Amino acid sequence: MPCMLHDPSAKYKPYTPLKLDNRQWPSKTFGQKPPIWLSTDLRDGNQALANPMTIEQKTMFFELLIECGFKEIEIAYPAASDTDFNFVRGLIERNAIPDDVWIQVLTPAREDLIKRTVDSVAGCKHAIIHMYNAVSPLFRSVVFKNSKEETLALAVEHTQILRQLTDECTAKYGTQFRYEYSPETFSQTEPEFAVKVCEAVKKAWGRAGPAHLDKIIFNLPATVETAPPNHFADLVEYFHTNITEREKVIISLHPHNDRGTGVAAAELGLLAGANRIEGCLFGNGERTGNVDIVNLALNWYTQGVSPGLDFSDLQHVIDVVTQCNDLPVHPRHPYAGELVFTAFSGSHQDAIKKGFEDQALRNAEERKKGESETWDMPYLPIDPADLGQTYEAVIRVNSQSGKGGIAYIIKQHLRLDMPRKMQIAFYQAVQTVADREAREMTVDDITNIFRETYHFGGAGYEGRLSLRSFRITSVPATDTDGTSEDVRQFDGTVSVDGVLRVIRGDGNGPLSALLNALRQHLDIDLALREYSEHSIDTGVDGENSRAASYIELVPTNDRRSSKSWWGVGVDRDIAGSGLRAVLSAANSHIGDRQLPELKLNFGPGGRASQTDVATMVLNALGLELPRRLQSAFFEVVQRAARSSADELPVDALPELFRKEYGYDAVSESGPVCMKSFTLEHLADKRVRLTGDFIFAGSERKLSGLGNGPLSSALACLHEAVQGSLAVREYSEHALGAGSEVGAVSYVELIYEVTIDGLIRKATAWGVSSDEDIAASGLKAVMASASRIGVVWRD
Ligand SMILES: CC(=O)SCCNC(=O)CCNC(=O)[C@H](O)C(C)(C)COP(=O)(O)OP(=O)(O)OC[C@H]1O[C@@H](n2cnc3c(N)ncnc32)[C@H](O)[C@@H]1OP(=O)(O)O
Ligand SMILES: CC(C)C(=O)C(=O)O
Repeated sequence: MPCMLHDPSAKYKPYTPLKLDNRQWPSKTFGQKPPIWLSTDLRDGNQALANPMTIEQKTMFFELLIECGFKEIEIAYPAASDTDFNFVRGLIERNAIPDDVWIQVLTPAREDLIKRTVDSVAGCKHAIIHMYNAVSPLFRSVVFKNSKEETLALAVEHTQILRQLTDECTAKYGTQFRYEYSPETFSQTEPEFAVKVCEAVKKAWGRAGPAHLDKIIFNLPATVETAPPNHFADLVEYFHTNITEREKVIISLHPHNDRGTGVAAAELGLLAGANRIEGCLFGNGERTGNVDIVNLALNWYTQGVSPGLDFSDLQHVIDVVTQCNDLPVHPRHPYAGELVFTAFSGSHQDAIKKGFEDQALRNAEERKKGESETWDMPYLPIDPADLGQTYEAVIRVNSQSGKGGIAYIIKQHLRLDMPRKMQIAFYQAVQTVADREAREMTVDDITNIFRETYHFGGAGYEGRLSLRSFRITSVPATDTDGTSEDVRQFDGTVSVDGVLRVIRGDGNGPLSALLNALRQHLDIDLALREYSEHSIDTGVDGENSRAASYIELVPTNDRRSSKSWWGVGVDRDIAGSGLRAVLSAANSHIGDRQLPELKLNFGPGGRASQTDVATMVLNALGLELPRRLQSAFFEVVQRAARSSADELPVDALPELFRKEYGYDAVSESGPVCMKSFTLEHLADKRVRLTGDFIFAGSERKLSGLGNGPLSSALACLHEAVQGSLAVREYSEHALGAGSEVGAVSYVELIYEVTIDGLIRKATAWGVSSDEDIAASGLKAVMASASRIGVVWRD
């Protein structure tokens, strides 16, 4: 069985280092000018494919190279196949080569092939003919069986042939030619011999001049990369310093990547004096490939130097190249791989998240000072956005990931900036799933886990408890020491396991009032340990801004508990977001534990409370009673229960309510009724109500003025009633949904009348609903006035 040798020295010989006196390249630095780029994708890349490109694919690739900004493109080995020849002809005949682009074609040093190659470009505006012959000892002895002299003579002879053919072509078609000569296998050739061959070629060409377009291009290939890049740099520096008339020469490099150091060899070679690089996009090419031009160009870019190539839409480049080459780009490929802007590991994610946050602040400062925004980011040498990548791809999550990356994803996708301790808690939730499923967590996975964990993000994620409506009121309270401080009262409707319940509680603030309500009504005994909030701006000038709140709850009697529950809430209203966050955390706390049910028992030890009664009215009639009306109706219910052995069937409540407050009663059933009305809004902002009333059975048409519909209705009533009526409390809410929506109004009137010298005072509630909100308010006034015991004028 073949295996690696214990001592490979017997089989493999190391490269022979070059004795280079006064070596310069190690202390050189890159300038501000990138090299000349030559793409050889359509030649060296193409010849290395199992299925060479079709003309359509070559055309598509050519167009891409033009889009990217290449000005020199080796498009074919025209003598090799009709496809290549016809491709070249096609571009020329379709006039598809931009004027500032030089096409290059390759030919071996063989007369018949040179001829066909020159024929292929006839009529083109300008072309570089690239000729090669291998010059290294191995090739001289094994492949060509040529001496050094014969090798040199081959190059010279064929250069002369080329010179003659190109001169003829120029004379006939006006095509302008440049010449590139490659001493193939340069990096394995004796350096002085490579220089000698090139000197002879330069002389044979006889046209090299210092003007850019007259320069002869000597392309130094590492046809096979067999030594470290510093050795290649030595060879290049040797060539650079020993070739004569250096000003008439462009030194081009053509590294392959057999040792995986093609990019390094190219970069060190540039330091050593080269001017031009030949390579392929994403390093396609023979065996391990040609040097990757995308990699090299973006290396220049990250040094703050424009490479003169545009990879702003790198994904498009990848798509075209992979489609033409039928080879994938490795996921870890520099700059281009699908994983290179991705951090899976926790400490990387954490650093990147902090980096983005810090950079946002730094960039804002820089903008303020009119400076350009700088990039300085842990683990990311280039801004993915510059290559058309989005930041979303930056962090991905698996079981190696940490809280930072996960928090970053939540921030990017849900705009929620979790406090640090919550990040840790959520990280554990994601870890559990990632470990269990042993796979990468997608952005959707993570945001879904967040929604499920915190019952956040709409009906699909609602927990057992969810806030429907609430009111926070401030009530003055006097302490035992006589000091007085306002107490906050929470009065809200919460859906509990799908059934609406009214809950109430008091506290120092809205959150503690809700916690108190949860304790009293649902046996959920939790206290607040941590709270934070931030705004989420979604519109211009913050017009759509919402508040996000984060809450940590612990058992009330164990504030230092190691077990806690986090919750998140978002609402336009800051109190609302906090209350939602409390319920979010409470949902996690209760799990599937059973919650106390509503009871309607009023006897000693009975549990039914005012809010239980309000809940039943809410569920039966959809009415969210104001707190004082809850209290009033509770007394009514207790009275009714007392007369039936302290028990009242739940079904009896709606009827009791209707009767008590005239709710849904036929409009002309009370002593005070209004059959019809019109409202006029006057220029002085006052309102005139004109109505057909029925007072104690007799009809009257009356008109009254007021600041609004209710006060103008009272003005009408005062025409018929002794004493004075005033509104003590009014509230309303929508009833129903969609096109069926109407309004329900609650009115409490206060009535004062003097009879026989005695002042009599009374209050009464009236409740009414109507499709029209003004009508519902007026009907509630009539319902209240019907029950208050008015004394009619004579
Ligand atoms: C490092 C590089 O990438 S170099 C570019 C390599 N690219 C390619 O080869 C792709 C295109 N090549 C081809 O399609 C073919 O090789 C062709 C059309 C150019 C030539 O095909 P063929 O004439 O069948 O020759 P083939 O490629 O099989 O073998 C090369 C022959 O040419 C000979 N040869 C190579 N260079 C020369 C030369 N400059 N002068 C004379 N003979 C030469 C070789 O010694 C060999 O001869 P042999 O058959 O007597 O041993
Ligand atoms: C023709 C030459 C430049 C070549 O492709 C090589 O040496 O790799």
